[in-house]
Amino acid sequence: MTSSPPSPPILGVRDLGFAYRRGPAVLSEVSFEVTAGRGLALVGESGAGKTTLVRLMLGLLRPRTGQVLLDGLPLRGRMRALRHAVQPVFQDPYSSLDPRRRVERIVGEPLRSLGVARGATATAMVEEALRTVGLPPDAARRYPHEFSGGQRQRIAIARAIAASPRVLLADEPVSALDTATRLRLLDLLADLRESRRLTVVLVSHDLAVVAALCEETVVLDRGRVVERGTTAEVLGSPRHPCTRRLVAAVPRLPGAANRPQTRSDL
Ligand SMILES: Nc1ncnc2c1ncn2[C@@H]1O[C@H](COP(=O)(O)OP(=O)(O)OP(=O)(O)O)[C@@H](O)[C@H]1O
Repeated sequence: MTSSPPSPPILGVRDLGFAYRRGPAVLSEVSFEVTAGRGLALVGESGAGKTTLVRLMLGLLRPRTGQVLLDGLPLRGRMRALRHAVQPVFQDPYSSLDPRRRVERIVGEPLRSLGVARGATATAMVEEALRTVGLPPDAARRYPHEFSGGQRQRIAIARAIAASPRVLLADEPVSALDTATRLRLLDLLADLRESRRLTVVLVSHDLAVVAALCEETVVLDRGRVVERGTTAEVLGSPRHPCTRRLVAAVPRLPGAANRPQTRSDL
């Protein structure tokens, strides 16, 4: 009997250290990798360094020490390869979309800037991306202000998937939305993971969201990795005090099960 080979790592960091100008260390000796097709969550209390880590992984900041790894190799000088492979989704669907541009232009931006497609091919790809996220084709001709917060986040996700990246790097992608919209968006992200075999790196303070989307979890505390493992292990039997605090902070309904385990618990 032959077993399939293990999936290779796509994106990661090795011994990463970072400080903002003249400031104290924000990240120290951070190492992890996410393998193809998996979901990895970065969790931690406010100020732990999660967003800074995302910005480093997108090449928007330069590490002080250590490296960002793409396909197991140092990122340096490979920004184009990174943009092909990794697309971001940010928290705020109001500020992350240019209000002066029509949706077709916003969603088509990665196609143009990466030289993936133009003209009629790009238009068809934009329509396909909009359909995939559940928006009608006529959304393409409209402007962001004509959409609700949830629909705007769908536009942001359409932009992120338009050029068929391998990784979605999502920083609190649903936390600005109300509960019902959040659930629908989570379903969409879970479907995309499956149908497009997308790898997801997710920052979220919401452990229910983490449990719904990610098999693996890395816990950051004051810029250091303090715990990592499968999400079931890390959230089910937290060992580090920081992880325990995060788990204890999950609001519980009277009589409800203790911890979020599946999407149906959300
Ligand atoms: N542009 C900046 N200049 C200086 N310091 C910054 C900057 N951005 C973040 N920091 C500091 O870096 C540390 C980590 O911030 P970061 O936003 O990465 O944390 P976080 O875990 O994402 O927090 P939150 O969950 O509240 O968004 C904090 O102490 C923060 O004050």
